[in-house]
Amino acid sequence: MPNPVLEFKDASIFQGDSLVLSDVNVKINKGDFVYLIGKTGSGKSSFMKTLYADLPLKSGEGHIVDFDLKTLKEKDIPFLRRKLGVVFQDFKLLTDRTVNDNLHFVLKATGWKDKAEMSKKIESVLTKVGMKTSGFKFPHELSGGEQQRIAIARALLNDPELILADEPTGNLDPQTSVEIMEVLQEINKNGNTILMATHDYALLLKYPSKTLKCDENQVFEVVQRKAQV
Ligand SMILES: Nc1ncnc2c1ncn2[C@@H]1O[C@H](COP(=O)(O)OP(=O)(O)OP(=O)(O)O)[C@@H](O)[C@H]1O
Repeated sequence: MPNPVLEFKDASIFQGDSLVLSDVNVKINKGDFVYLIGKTGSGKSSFMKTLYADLPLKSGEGHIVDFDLKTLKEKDIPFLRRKLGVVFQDFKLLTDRTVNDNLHFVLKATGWKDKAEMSKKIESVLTKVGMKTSGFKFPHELSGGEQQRIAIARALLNDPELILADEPTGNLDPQTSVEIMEVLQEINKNGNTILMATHDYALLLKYPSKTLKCDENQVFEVVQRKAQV
């Protein structure tokens, strides 16, 4: 039986009072890798923000990792976000501390106490993104691609049920984008569910997967044509 980690029914997404997307009917099952595409301003980020409760769901139904977005209370938001791993275009690492301290900070903020367990977890997520030896570096000592690997490692810390990646390759050159995509593919192969907003059609062609498109205030699934040989 498919196991939905995200399900929207007849939902509308708003920015303040302005309607961005309507009649949103979307389902993502455990283990899926799903792209979210669409022109600038078509609503991808607004949709993502609704998923991690940065925007409220005012109309329709939305369930994500066992939380009901319609009835979600302010106090529940940190618990929802603990079950999500969010990766942004601009990495959002804390620049005043090392990679290890960035990761430690998140573990501490999410209730981890045992020092040995924390170190083990940090080593494990850094290994998953190929950055095992970079724990003592500061973000400014890393390339953009390396910083994004650390941001992905940070997203993995609490074993999220869904990873939301909003333009994760948006600041990276094509070769580095492919390397980041390989990391995301590997994580997906190991069972993580990923929703990735992107403008990068080259990645879609190279790594075809279920694709949702935002256009004219709607979200719909697009069928990808096979790449021409
Ligand atoms: N903070 C905000 N307040 C009001 N309106 C906003 C806000 N952020 C975005 N919007 C509007 O919501 C609509 C959707 O924007 P959104 O950022 O979701 O699009 P997007 O597809 O993610 O675009 P991009 O690819 O440029 O990030 C646009 O019309 C935009 O002007």
